[in-house]
Amino acid sequence: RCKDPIVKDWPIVGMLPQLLFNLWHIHDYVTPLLTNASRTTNFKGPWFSRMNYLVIADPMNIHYTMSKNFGNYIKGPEFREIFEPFGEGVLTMDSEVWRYSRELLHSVFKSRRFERFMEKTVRNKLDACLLPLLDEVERQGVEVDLQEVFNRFNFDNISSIVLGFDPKSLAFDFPNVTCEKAFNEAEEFIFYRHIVPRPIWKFQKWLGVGPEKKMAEASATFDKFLRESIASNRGRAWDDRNNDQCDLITLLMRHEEGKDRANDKFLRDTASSLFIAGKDTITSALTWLFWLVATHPYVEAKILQEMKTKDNNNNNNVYLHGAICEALRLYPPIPFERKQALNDDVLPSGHEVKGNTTILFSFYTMGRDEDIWGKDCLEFKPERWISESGHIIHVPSYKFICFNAGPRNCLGKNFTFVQLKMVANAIFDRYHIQVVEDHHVSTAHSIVLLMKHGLKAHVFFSKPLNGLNHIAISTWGPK
Ligand code: HEM
Repeated sequence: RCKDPIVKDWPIVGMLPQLLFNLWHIHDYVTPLLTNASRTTNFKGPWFSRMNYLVIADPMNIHYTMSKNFGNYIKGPEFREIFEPFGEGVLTMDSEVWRYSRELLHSVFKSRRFERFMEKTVRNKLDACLLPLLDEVERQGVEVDLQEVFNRFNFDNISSIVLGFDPKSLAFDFPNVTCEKAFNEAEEFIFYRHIVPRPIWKFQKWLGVGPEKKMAEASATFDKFLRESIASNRGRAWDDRNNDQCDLITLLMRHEEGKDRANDKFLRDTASSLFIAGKDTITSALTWLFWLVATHPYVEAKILQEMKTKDNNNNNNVYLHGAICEALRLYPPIPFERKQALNDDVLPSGHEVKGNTTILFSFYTMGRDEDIWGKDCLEFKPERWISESGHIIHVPSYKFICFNAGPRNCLGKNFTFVQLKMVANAIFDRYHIQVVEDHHVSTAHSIVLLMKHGLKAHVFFSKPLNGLNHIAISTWGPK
């Protein structure tokens, strides 16, 4: 049993009933409990499960485990087991295999050529699909689920960027695209594996029943899609006429030519990891950003004012940058992260860690901690990120944790900001978004922080910028 439980610790079943009972609002439920328990506490599941977690939301402990004593905190075999349907890529591996993948991807991500290719891909998708779709929504006066729009937009983008193939899932009639559906389903079941005791899902998997059966089918379909795409890339990669082909898999094939590692499994695992890392995360960020801006007219007015005064160079959008950071702080796309301790250790807070303990980091709680962000931490205030001289205020990653900290920080952070700004600039410039009245916003059960009922909205062509003066900045603005 737990020494100082933050919720009732029942005999046999531990704290699991409390967790399941509050699953519908788990992040908001955990946040005050965790901050009251000095931001580091134990969670115990049923006696037969291995659900004995140390839950952390303390910046010093985060800094220590993610950077200073990085070597003692690994992803570990249980994490890999949960994500096994998505292979063994950079997201789940440890030690040399992780280091090799990370360095390789890092070298590709920082190349100007690949950056340009990513930007061009997103730009093309925006112009050719996203904006025409929203135009049609406006013309027909229908309501649209913006989260589903962003979801498909990102699936097509990540597929084009990683595999050089656009599955064209984004269209006005939301077509049924098998690989897109299969990826979403497989990812949904990963959440199930996080909350159901391991012996139970392992048994279901062994029997091939329930969610595990569906997971196996969905991941086989997605794997087939990856195999076929990579096979067609192999043909293209060595054809001199395709020298300007710069999707990630083609670049890796060229880079790794003749090396044992560049086999199909390595390429598939890498591609799979990037779909997980880069698809729903950006969907989540865009959805919460658009909802926050739509429900804070003052912020919308300031974003438009900034767009009017600056040219549309993404680097100049300080206020928009602040709004994006603020959305990521309040709604971190990855609300929880998981690691495992190798050896016994003592955290800066004095908490003891036994070797093999699973650590859960609550990024959601960190974003809503008064000690880090002040008394107004629950308010959406882009101004918080802007200094008196008009520059973005830097907050260290162990406090603004949404992209992770230390040697395993997010490789897609820069690209994320570029993409979010491109989409935000394009949409805010052209439309006014109005969330459907009484639309119920709550979080879905998933490893990425998505909206359970999507983001239902109406889209209107913007009035001329001057027309927005009706939004009285002084009335709506932060105090
Ligand atoms: C809003 C968008 C994003 C957020 C909030 C985000 C956040 C994160 C977080 C928290 C991690 C650590 C995960 C873990 O260790 O379990 C991570 C890792 C990673 N991210 Fe992102 N990410 C975003 C977008 C992207 C994009 C667009 C890409 C690439 C296309 C990407 C590539 C990666 C990779 C490769 C890793 C693994 C790094 C490693 O383990 O060494 N991310 N990201």
